[in-house]
Amino acid sequence: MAVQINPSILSADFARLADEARAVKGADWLHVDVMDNHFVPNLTLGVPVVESLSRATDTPLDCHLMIEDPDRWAPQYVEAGAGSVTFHAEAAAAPVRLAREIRAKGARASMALRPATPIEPYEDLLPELDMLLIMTVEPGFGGQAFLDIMLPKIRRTRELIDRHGLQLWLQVDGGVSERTIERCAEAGADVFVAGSAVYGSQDPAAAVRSLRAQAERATATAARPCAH
Ligand SMILES: O=C(CO)[C@H](O)[C@H](O)COP(=O)(O)O
Repeated sequence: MAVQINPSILSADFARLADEARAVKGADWLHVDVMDNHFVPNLTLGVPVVESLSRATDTPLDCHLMIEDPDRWAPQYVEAGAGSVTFHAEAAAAPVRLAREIRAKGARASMALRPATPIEPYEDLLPELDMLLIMTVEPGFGGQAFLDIMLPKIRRTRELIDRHGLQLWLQVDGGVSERTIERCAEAGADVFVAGSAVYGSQDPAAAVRSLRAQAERATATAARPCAH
């Protein structure tokens, strides 16, 4: 699978969201962090903002729901225009039913794991998903340091995906930057969320291009038996 770079609007200027969304020309998806101050200790935005953003940009929206009760809310984000909806494994009451509902409504279904949540209990669910998100920081805030201890989990997840012959994308989110993206790509990630590394840059579109080039180089040189 080709490398994808998804800028996270958590690090954007929320008073200029439409402009900030358009500033990342060349990005594959716009990563939209939805936080409810319950699942994580921070509060960002909800369905009406996603609806407006989907009209303001041609870049598809990758909505990451860091919220309680995603079983109730996730379908509304599809209706608001999200092309991909990620719910947390720790928050979903019925992840299989929810993934099927997201897909039935026409979006890609994705599940996220907090750093302390192992992948192994979810192995049998992987065919129900279009993407698996491995958090590489504790969710809630941008600008945190990348957790190197997540690299073995990324590798194990890539092995599971390849062993089962699945097409699902493997996303990493948190502390992804020019200093860390190569290690993530070598470990087997193919979708990279970057907030401060993109929006903290003078030229966000150039930052996207540079991150993509680094990830592509690392993916090409990684010695994985199963190319994806
Ligand atoms: O989900 C998130 C935090 O919970 C953000 O997407 C993530 O942290 C991006 O910001 P940065 O690249 O600055 O770490």
